[in-house]
Amino acid sequence: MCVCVCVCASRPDIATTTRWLAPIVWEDSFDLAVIDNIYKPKNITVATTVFAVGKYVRFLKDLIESAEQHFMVGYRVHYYIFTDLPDEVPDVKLGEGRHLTKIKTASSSRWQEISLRRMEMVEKLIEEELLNKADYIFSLDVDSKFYAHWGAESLGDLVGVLHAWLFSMSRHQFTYERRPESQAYIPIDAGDYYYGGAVIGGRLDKVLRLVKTCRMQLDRDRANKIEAVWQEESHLNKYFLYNKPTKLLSPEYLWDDRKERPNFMKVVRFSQVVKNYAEIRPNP
Ligand SMILES: CC(=O)N[C@H]1[C@@H](OP(=O)(O)OP(=O)(O)OC[C@H]2O[C@@H](n3ccc(=O)[nH]c3=O)[C@H](O)[C@@H]2O)O[C@H](CO)[C@H](O)[C@@H]1O
Ligand SMILES: [Mn+2]
Repeated sequence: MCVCVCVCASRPDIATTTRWLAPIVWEDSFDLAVIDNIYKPKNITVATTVFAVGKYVRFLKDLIESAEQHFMVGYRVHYYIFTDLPDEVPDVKLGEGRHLTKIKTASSSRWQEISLRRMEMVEKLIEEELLNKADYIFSLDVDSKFYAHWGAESLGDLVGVLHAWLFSMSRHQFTYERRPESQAYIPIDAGDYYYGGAVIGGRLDKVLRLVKTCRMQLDRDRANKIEAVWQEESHLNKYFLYNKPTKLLSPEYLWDDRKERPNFMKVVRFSQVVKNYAEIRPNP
């Protein structure tokens, strides 16, 4: 079988399209002025969910302050902060058209549980709150920071991000769930990319279908007493295998501060900050 990748004239060094012709967004692969001319007149609202449970509240200040500088600037943004410590959510001055709502949420003694429960919480938020209030949604990890522009070029029906650490690897090295007993199971010879769980985006109806499906699969795994190797990220990868994202964000949109930047990375827009796992998580 021939696997061809398409390159773009201004970025001959990397693939800018998937085999199903979804764009992969890299610096210099898009014309922001043209894209803004499409989205600006629509007066869209981008809901942005962030979970900050337990000690992870400490990441909120840098995340929101940097988002105000770089994330969807010029668009209406509504942050939904899920936390067990609403009083510790910092008071960040927001730009015009930007709002923040705190949502009290339960804590857990397991970080895995906090991370994977995001699927059902986002499902509930979309169904009960957002359907007539927002057009697009992004779910973001809180232990992160924006360093450069992230704008309307990231919008699409269903948006995934390529994982920084697994980006250059081949599919048999991907850390997909490999046990057939789990609903997140992906056979060794299947898979397109490894997507990071830290960024999920798209139109509300498309993301609702994603989070609902993943939540149901997580429920089934729980009933069968199995937890996928990377929790909801494993289920997300399974979902994207059979429901291809319509737009992929390059690792510019989910880098890692610990990782050296190769030449093809002209910009880091959003990155995981360095954290002391043992100190910050409720369990190993
Ligand atoms: C870069 C990336 O793709 N990261 C994913 C990765 O590990 P990570 O090491 O990035 O996971 P993590 O510790 O950042 O947890 C994910 C998120 O859950 C929330 N949280 C977690 C623990 C806690 O005590 N309090 C709290 O609020 C918080 O929003 C955090 O950003 O695998 C996880 C699997 O479960 C998630 O899919 C993460 O998105
Ligand atoms: Mn993280």
